[in-house]
Amino acid sequence: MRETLHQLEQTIRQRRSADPSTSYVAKLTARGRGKIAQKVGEEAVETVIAAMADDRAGVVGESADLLFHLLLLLADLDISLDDVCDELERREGVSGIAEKASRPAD
Ligand SMILES: N=c1c2ncn([C@@H]3O[C@H](COP(=O)(O)OP(=O)(O)OP(=O)(O)O)[C@@H](O)[C@H]3O)c2ncn1[C@@H]1O[C@H](COP(=O)(O)O)[C@@H](O)[C@H]1O
Repeated sequence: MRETLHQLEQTIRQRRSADPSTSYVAKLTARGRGKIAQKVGEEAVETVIAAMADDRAGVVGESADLLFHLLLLLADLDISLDDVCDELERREGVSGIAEKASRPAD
C-alpha cells in the first residue's frame, strides 16, 4: 500500500507541470488549491455515501479517488507522504507506550 501510494506521489509530482490538456493532475493544479481541496471534500463525501449504502465496490472506488486527490493536495502544499506516515508511526509509538503503561506489571 505504502509503495503504491509512493509511486502515485511521484507520478503526481511529475505530472503537475505537464500540459493541462493531456493531464488531469496538471489541469486540477492549474485550477488552484481551493479547487483541489474542494475535490478532496467531494470524494470524502462520496466515500461516506457509498459506505452508508453498504456499497462495497463504491467505497473502494471512492476511496481510491479520495486518496488520489489527497495526494494531489499534499503535493500542492509540498507535504510528502512520508511526513504523514511519520506522524502515523509517531502516534502508533505513543499509543503503544500508553497501552504498555496501562497493562498491569507481570
Ligand atoms: N489515480 C488517478 C485518478 N483517480 C481519479 N482521477 C481523475 O479524477 C477525476 C475525478 O472525477 P470526477 O467525475 O469527480 O471529476 P471531473 O468531472 O473529471 O472533474 P470536475 O470538473 O468535477 O472537477 C476523473 O477525471 C478521473 O480521471 C485520476 N486521474 C489520474 N490518476 C493517476 O494520476 C496519473 C497521472 O494522470 P494525468 O495527470 O492525467 O496524466 C495517472 O496515471 C493515474 O495513475
